[in-house]
Amino acid sequence: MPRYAQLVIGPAGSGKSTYCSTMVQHSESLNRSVQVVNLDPAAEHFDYPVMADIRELIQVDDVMEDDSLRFGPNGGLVFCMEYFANNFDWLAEALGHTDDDYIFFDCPGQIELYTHLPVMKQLVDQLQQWEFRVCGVFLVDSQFMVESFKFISGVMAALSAMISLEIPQVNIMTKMDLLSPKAKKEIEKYLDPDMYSMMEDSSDSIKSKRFKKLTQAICGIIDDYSMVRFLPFDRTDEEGINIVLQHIDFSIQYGEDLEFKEPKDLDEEELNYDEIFQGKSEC
Ligand SMILES: Nc1nc2c(ncn2[C@@H]2O[C@H](COP(=O)(O)OP(=O)(O)OP(=O)(O)O)[C@@H](O)[C@H]2O)c(=O)[nH]1
Ligand SMILES: [Mg+2]
Repeated sequence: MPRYAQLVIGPAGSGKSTYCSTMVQHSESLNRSVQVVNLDPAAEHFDYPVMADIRELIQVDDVMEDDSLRFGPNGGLVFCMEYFANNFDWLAEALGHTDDDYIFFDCPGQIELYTHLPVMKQLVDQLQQWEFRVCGVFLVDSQFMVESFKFISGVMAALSAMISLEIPQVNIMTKMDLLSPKAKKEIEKYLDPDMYSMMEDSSDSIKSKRFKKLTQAICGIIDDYSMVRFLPFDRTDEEGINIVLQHIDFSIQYGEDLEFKEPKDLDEEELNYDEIFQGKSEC
């Protein structure tokens, strides 16, 4: 039986840990069992229960304090993640093996982990060997996306994660609740973008001909291959959260192999059918 994983990735502060805790609460309300693994060795605060925490293996502070290594926070994090990649046994032990596991991996925010360092790809390969179906969930902060050029760079970041990880990826714009009504209206065109018209709108502000040509070429590639679209995520909107979850479930075919399970509190012996039917006929 397959196991299921969401690799929650994206730039620093984009809302990855908040997304995980929102999803845990939402899954509880759906009576679904999910677990979270913290993979951020520099994490200081998150409010979900963890099934495993990378800080038990290695912590950024310890690496930075080590006189023989002398790393700063970013180099320290890269060192921690490489150490992690050399010690997947720790993760295997922490995860155990249960069929139908559904696990969220709350990842660090350093973007280089998803663009050119091999660590996350190694993790994906390892999870797949352990029979996980993995979906990348790439989060970007909607407040940084309401302008064409910022949007294009957000799209490029999402694309490079998609290309380097080689797994299905769902892109999400977080913190929708913080947008003003005007920005909310504006953002609709960024969720399923028409890159050509977006380029038209903003090309007047580009002075250099070459830069204009380059931007047009990039927008053309993104549009021609319909490669990137975004789902809105408002942590206060249950319906929207459900839509996001459905998209991700679909991409990893969650539920396809699940056996039918009786609802938990339906105990047939305790049900008195006569009483139920009598009650109905009396109505
Ligand atoms: N209003 C609002 N705030 C949010 C939302 N998501 C995250 N935040 C806030 O944004 C800040 C960063 O959120 P985190 O969930 O820690 O982001 P992260 O991506 O895990 O950050 P790093 O692990 O440091 O990369 C916190 O102050 C959150 O409370 C959201 O949907 N709405
Ligand atoms: Mg976090």
